[in-house]
Amino acid sequence: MALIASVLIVVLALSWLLNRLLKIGSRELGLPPGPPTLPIIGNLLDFPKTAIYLRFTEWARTYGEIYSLKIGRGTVVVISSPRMVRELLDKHSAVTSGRQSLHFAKIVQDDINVAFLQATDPTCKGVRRGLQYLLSKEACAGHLPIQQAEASQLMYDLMKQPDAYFNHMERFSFSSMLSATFGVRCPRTDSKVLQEFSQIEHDWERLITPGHHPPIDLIPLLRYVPERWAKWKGISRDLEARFKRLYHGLVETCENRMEREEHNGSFMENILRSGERNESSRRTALAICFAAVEGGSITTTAFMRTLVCCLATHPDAQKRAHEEIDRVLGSSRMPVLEDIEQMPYIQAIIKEVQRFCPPAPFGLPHLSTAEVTVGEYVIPKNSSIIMNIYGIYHDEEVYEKPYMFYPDRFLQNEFGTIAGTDDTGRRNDLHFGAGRRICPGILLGTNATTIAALNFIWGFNVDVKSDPETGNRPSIDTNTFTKTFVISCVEIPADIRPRSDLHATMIRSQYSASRETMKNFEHELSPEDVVFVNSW
Ligand code: HEM
Repeated sequence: MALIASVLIVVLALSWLLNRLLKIGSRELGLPPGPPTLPIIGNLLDFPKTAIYLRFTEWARTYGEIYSLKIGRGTVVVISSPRMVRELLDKHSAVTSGRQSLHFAKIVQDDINVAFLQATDPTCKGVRRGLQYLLSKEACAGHLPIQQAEASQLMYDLMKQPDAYFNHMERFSFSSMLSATFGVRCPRTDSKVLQEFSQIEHDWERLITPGHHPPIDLIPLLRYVPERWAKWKGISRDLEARFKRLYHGLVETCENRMEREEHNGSFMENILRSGERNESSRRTALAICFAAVEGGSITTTAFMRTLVCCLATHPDAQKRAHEEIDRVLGSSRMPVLEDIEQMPYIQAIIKEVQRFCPPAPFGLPHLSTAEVTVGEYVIPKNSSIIMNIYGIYHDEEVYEKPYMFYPDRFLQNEFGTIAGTDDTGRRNDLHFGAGRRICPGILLGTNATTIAALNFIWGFNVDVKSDPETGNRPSIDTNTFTKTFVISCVEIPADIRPRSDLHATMIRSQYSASRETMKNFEHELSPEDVVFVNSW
């Protein structure tokens, strides 16, 4: 009898356990609907390795403006309408502004990457405060001369090496941000500092892309796997060393410059001068400058790369933009930032580029730090909340032919939407995110993209280059994007030429005139960079 009872207890206990286990991965009551789940793993196998925003957008068509996904016990909520963004990320921002912490960010970046820190973390608070100062209206006005000077080099570079436009866009954005933060320019696409930055960014993205390495944040025990079976440990240590060499090297550069009394007003100098010079303030200063360089460079680069592709493939839009810019400027001067106010069509082009290919297509995931109720749904604490920016901007019920590059939509209506659309919560800057974690670089980023776009449109004709052997013009699918976190149109065979001899002459003389501004940020150039700036 006792034996039967024991067996019964074991069987009951096992079936209870099995039942609990099989429930892992399934959707809890109260969650928004979503694609069917498998026991234990939930929707894990439904996630593609690249272009995940396309899958998010497909699911939005089936499950609507809010849906949920399960990964083991974890919950991911995806929102795909401005109304939901306002409801969940803006109105409930007190409890939807967390971030998922990331093991590799702790190891490689010494936990200074604000994008993976909780809103309550002291480093995060210090960084966001510091960024407010670095990116305030007054501070951005102070960054304008170097942005304008870098844009004039961009024009000059494109004139001399049009085929390397992808690299020149990157140099422009990176050098503008590096000058504003660390007071160091990057004059060549081959400059060591840019090469190191790009390689680190590339390897970092590989390291944190799901599927490349075991999910250490989901299964913390993996941290104790011996090194011989854990290739990722060596990779992250190497990346950590390179990260430190680059960024600590830049801080030292500033300190040495200050000692030589060759200040150039960079943000790092200001912090080092005003604050206590201890390890903690040095760390926060580094975190602020790192956030600006990382957050500001890749996104602006992506915007410009997309602009080139869209203009090359839409000659009518380009022609209208040229007509508008000529009407406003005449032929005697190059554009400055303020000119954009008088150019509604170019404003529409800029908005359409951001809509057509938003650089951060699903932003940075937020984390709920308490249970939140939205309408009939209950979102548990510790859920990831993803703002499906790409999906919002490609909603077929809201935008006519959303996969088409069509700037006119923004002339017909402020938001580019179909007449009669409910535009509650809609903003033209949704591609900068929402809530308390909204991008702090909106103004600086907008200035950079506007200056570069205005100059490019003013100065150049861009077309798709014909095949030199067949003479045929290849057909380009503008909707083919890079397979990276921050996306842009892929590199195309672009034929970029100054619009006239007069434009070429003005580009040359503007570059020469800008050299004075650039020199302030060239105290520490490498011998190769010095040769370059003297001979370019
Ligand atoms: C076209 C330009 C840019 C785009 C499209 C863009 C987009 C975004 C997006 C979507 C987010 C996530 C927001 C959220 O979680 O809701 C973000 C965060 C961030 N961006 Fe930008 N950004 C741009 C330029 C810049 C610039 C110029 C800077 C700095 C100088 C910058 C610094 C940051 C930082 C530090 C964060 C993380 C904020 C946090 O986690 O608290 N970004 N950006």
